[in-house]
Amino acid sequence: MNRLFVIKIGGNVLDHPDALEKFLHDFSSIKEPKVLIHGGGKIATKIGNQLGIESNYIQGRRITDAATLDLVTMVYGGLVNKQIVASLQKLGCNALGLTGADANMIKAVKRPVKDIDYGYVGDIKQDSVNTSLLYFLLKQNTVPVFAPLTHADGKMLNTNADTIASVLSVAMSKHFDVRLIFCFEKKGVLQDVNDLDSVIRHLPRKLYEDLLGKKAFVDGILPKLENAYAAIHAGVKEVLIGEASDLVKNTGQETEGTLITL
Ligand SMILES: Nc1ncnc2c1ncn2[C@@H]1O[C@H](COP(=O)(O)OP(=O)(O)O)[C@@H](O)[C@H]1O
Ligand SMILES: CC(=O)N[C@@H](CCC(=O)OP(=O)(O)O)C(=O)O
Repeated sequence: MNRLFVIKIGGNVLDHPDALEKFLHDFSSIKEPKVLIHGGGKIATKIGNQLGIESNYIQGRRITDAATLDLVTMVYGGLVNKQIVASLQKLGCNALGLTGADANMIKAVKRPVKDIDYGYVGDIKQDSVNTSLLYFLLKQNTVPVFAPLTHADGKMLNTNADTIASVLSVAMSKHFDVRLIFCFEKKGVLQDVNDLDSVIRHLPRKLYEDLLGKKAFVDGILPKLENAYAAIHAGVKEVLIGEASDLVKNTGQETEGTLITL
């Protein structure tokens, strides 16, 4: 099978123009088929503050009321997505900006209320991805760029970008050997979040569960790790969590960052 790179870029990098420019340059230089998923949580929080919309997160997931849904639809589906697409076009990469609603790319259901009401947040089930169209686009050398938005019942839903990256990787594994790379601003998953050099090079599930029990992971790394294990468990060939500036190395043989295994 041919290889596909599914690459997720996080909000801390998106919020730093120089780091973003380097990342997009490196991304556009990848010769093999590729898909980009972007976050933008930091930017939505900043613009929300300017508009008087407060941001609330529980375990790395945003509580999304009606005003917040409008905010994230504008920021993720509009501003961030279109800026990335325009930058990639300048770099000669034929990017196509998408949300889950466009061409019914990713269907979801509104997260049921259990202990916490997350509001307009989407959960994605198996077989909810329009893989045939995605495959066709990749064969045409088009580069899909996904915003972290899905849809259900005529409404947009806010969906964690790490989840979208994981679900797309699983869905495309029937056509490709997928390498899923989560790119963020740290060198990898850290043993101690206050020691930036304490990168865990190899994180098998058992060690992850031990460290989780010791509260080594908080905030945004939690959905990243959960989605990384969901992907590897469901048959994605390779899953890496690493620094955005290491993207070129991480598409080769000798990788940096944290390798996720079962
Ligand atoms: N053990 C850990 N290793 C790495 N990051 C951690 C760890 N524990 C908590 N974090 C936090 O998780 C953040 C990454 O999550 P998030 O900000 O959602 O990433 P993204 O840039 O992909 O949006 C890191 O910036 C860091 O502050
Ligand atoms: C439901 C939920 O949490 N959605 C995320 C989507 C954006 C995202 O995932 O952005 P980063 O990758 O930059 O964190 C949010 O609104 O923050």
